[in-house]
Amino acid sequence: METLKAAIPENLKRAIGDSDVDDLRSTCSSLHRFFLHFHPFHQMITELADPKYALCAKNKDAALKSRLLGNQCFSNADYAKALDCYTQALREAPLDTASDMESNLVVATLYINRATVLHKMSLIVECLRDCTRALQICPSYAKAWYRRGKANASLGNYKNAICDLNVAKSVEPSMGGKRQIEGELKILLDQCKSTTAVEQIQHTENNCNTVGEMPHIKLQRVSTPDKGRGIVSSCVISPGFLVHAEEPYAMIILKQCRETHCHYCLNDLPADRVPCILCSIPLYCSHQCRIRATGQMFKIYPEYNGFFKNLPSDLGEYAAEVIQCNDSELEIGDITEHKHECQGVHWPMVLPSEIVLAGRILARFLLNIPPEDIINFVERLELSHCYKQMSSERKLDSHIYAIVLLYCLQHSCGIMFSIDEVFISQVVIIISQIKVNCMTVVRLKSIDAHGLSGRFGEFPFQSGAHSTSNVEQVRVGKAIYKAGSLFNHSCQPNIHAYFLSRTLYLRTTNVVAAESQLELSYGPQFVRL
Ligand SMILES: C[S@@+](CC[C@H](N)C(=O)[O-])C[C@H]1O[C@@H](n2cnc3c(N)ncnc32)[C@H](O)[C@@H]1O
Repeated sequence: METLKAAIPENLKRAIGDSDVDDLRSTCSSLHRFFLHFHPFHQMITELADPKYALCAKNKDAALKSRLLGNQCFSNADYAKALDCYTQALREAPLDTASDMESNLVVATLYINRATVLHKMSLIVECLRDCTRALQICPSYAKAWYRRGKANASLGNYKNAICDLNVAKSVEPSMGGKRQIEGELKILLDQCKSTTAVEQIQHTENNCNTVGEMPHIKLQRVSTPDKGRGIVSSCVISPGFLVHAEEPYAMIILKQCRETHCHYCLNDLPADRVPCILCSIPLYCSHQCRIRATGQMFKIYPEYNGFFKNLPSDLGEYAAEVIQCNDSELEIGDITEHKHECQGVHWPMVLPSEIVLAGRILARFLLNIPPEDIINFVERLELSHCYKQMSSERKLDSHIYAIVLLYCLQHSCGIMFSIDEVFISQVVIIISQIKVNCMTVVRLKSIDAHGLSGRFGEFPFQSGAHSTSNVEQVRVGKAIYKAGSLFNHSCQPNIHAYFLSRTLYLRTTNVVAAESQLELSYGPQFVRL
């Protein structure tokens, strides 16, 4: 990026640095023309966005190497390291959703390798989930049914464990293997008899869409002479009242949280984190979050039916239920935030977070409105911006990034659009809108009296359990909330912002008189206990 900047003629840099919104078409056009004739620009776009140079693509050899390392760590009983290696291998291993079971066996095996480590680490629920993931890829995988049976037995789900082992016995090819499973089955049947109530542990994936009580009051948008638009309440509101809840228009995880938090819901990643199907960058806490971020669904292969038919009818029904993905029932909406960044191209890793966030806003437009409406997208966003007040340096950066981002998106998002001065100037405005309206998503981490860090994302107003805890705020993401960005700042705020997963909540901290503005502090939010 510095090479591009250094090569821009001084008079053009000055024109951009001195520009106002009305000059944008002219300055964007001049810079675009300059880049079109500047070879290093094209070279940079190729390196950032051409799948041929993708550094974050799937790589079977790398996956096999990571698996080998995982196997060595497992043999040395270094389970924590083995867990990391298998997760890395899962990130790297290609999974062909349009292919047959055999070609995806590597991924299924990796899930079972990891499930075995998770069992050793007593993370049984996580182990069970990995077994199910392996079976969704490869339903006739005897070892996966066997491992699932062992996990269910450890959880006391004897009925399910017996069914798992019976399926394992049916699909196990070797006589020795069948005999071993029969031995295990005998022990389990005895245990089952001595258990009066068999608890069915449901398959639980994290639900990232927790929406609390919804506001019942009427908020109104107003225009003020000193602060621009703002929000007032039409009635008196008491303290602690939830006045607003909103999902982000676009959101991105912060770079420092990429390995620790789910790239979609921002909750802590569990030990059985799931990777993106098409690239090696994001990690998700569940299949559901992956689907919401990428739109990538699992396909039930036609040959599954043959597999079920060969099982006794009750076992066939059980197996079908286990591997059934309810993915198609998920509401994906139009927010597949990662889809256009996928396939291993590395511009989403390299460009600054707010530029990748601008790309997510743009992709949402590009994928959902007819191309002729694209020139109006800044008006549709209805966000204020600060282009005029930006420093000359930032104006220049936003011009360069707007052009680079559009060329990267043209390679990645699969939609044809022409890049001209109108489009570029709108992206410059979006970058400046992000600067004014972007919220840092924080999670609350409670540290109890013994100094143990514990639960994230719980709002102390709702739970007396934290009254003796210290609360630390951890920054995890950046997001644009369209309605949320209409609330102005005050040094004496009457509302407080907090986040549960991706959702923004605004709650009153004082009594708010009718017709008064609802305002929050834009600085760090400190929660009063
Ligand atoms: C997130 S927006 C808030 C909504 C904004 N007023 C609008 O019209 O869209 C932030 C911008 O609002 C204005 N603003 C917010 N609080 C303010 C305050 N206390 N004093 C002056 N301007 C304020 C500033 O222009 C700031 O850049």
